[in-house]
Amino acid sequence: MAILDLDLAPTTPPAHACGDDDHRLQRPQRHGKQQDLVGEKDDDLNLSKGVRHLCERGAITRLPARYVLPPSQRPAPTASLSSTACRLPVIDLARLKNKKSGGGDHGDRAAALAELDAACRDYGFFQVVNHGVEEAHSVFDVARRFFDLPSAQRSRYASSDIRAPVRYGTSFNQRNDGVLCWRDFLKIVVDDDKAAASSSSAAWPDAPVDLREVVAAYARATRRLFRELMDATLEALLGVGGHHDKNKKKMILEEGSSQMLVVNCYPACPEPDLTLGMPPHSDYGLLTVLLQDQVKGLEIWHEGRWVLVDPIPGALLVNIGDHFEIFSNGRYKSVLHRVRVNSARSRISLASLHSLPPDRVIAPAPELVNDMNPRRYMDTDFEAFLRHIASAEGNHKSFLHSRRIPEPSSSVRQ
Ligand SMILES: O=C(O)CCC(=O)C(=O)O
Ligand SMILES: [Fe+2]
Repeated sequence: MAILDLDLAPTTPPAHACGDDDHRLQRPQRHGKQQDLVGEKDDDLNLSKGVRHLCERGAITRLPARYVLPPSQRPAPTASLSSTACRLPVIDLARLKNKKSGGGDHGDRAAALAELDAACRDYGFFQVVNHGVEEAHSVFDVARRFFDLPSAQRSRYASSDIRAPVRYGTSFNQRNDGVLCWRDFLKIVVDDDKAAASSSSAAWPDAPVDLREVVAAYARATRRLFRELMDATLEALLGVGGHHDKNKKKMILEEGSSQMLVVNCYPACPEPDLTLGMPPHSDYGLLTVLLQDQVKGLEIWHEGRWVLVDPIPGALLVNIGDHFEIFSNGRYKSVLHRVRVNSARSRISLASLHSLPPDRVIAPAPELVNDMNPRRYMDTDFEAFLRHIASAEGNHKSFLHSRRIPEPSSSVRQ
């Protein structure tokens, strides 16, 4: 089976974006000439070992040049943040689970599905509560302990192979990034069988000693949540019976799925207004489940501006990925998001990206395509995405953009 990597080509921070996909176009360019690190040479070897390594070598008081974004791509100054914080729609899974027909309970599920539909359409992001993922606390703890390991131990998992089942790295798309991001990561591919088994892959890090067990348990729990959410979103999108049942079988039951866990670490940064932890991007798959702490940093592109997400304690964040936007023929939005860093605290997040197996073709659902609402995307699969990121250097087009079918001017928008 092909191994997945969900790195995405970075795209333009959209100071001048306006609702279509043109704001996904450009990767950050190197800004200015290389300068010296404080007291040492700006040597690519050290930078390639990651941000934590850099910070551990001694206090950094200025941002090294390789991390400095051009002014047009920088986040708004931290001082203005409080005014842009946003509470995303909250979906209570307890309400969705209640399928009793008749009476108030049934109405509750219908109302919750309507809220879910609106969130997927209008935000592309929502928070879920009563999700039942009790493993969230322990996986967060083990992730923190992994990043606390000495650099040499973390680097054992460094790889330039984007298909490696386990990969430790830095920045976003390190091979292509002109400007580096203030982020280190550990990516773990979870295949169906391993997630279902009680012990996980021997390739996963063996330190901290409980990492494999804890990550496998979390992977199983998020996979369950993914299926539950797909069931609900497909029902919200297509209604019950006929189409919903057929697509549910196809999308989440019969043909397996793919899952990638990405643990992101964003150390405290000396000049946070000059850089980003992650550049604007959309996620590749169907749904992403994001676990984050109370340190704010995630921003989403909403109604023509960047808004900072205000995390609810204990909630998980969910967002629509490119595959789902394509399947829904554009009704559900795979929304640009980025991560800003701060000078006071380091931040950890854990993204679980879910989709279909890599060779499965995704296309707009036929029942969502008609004369009034023509097909908006070409068929795609994961291999097409990998080919795209391998060749994207220099052409500045996002993957989703590349799958778009140009709209005839007379067509009706949703
Ligand atoms: O760290 C975050 O809040 C977001 C991470 C993210 O967007 C990703 O891993 O794709
Ligand atoms: Fe993301």
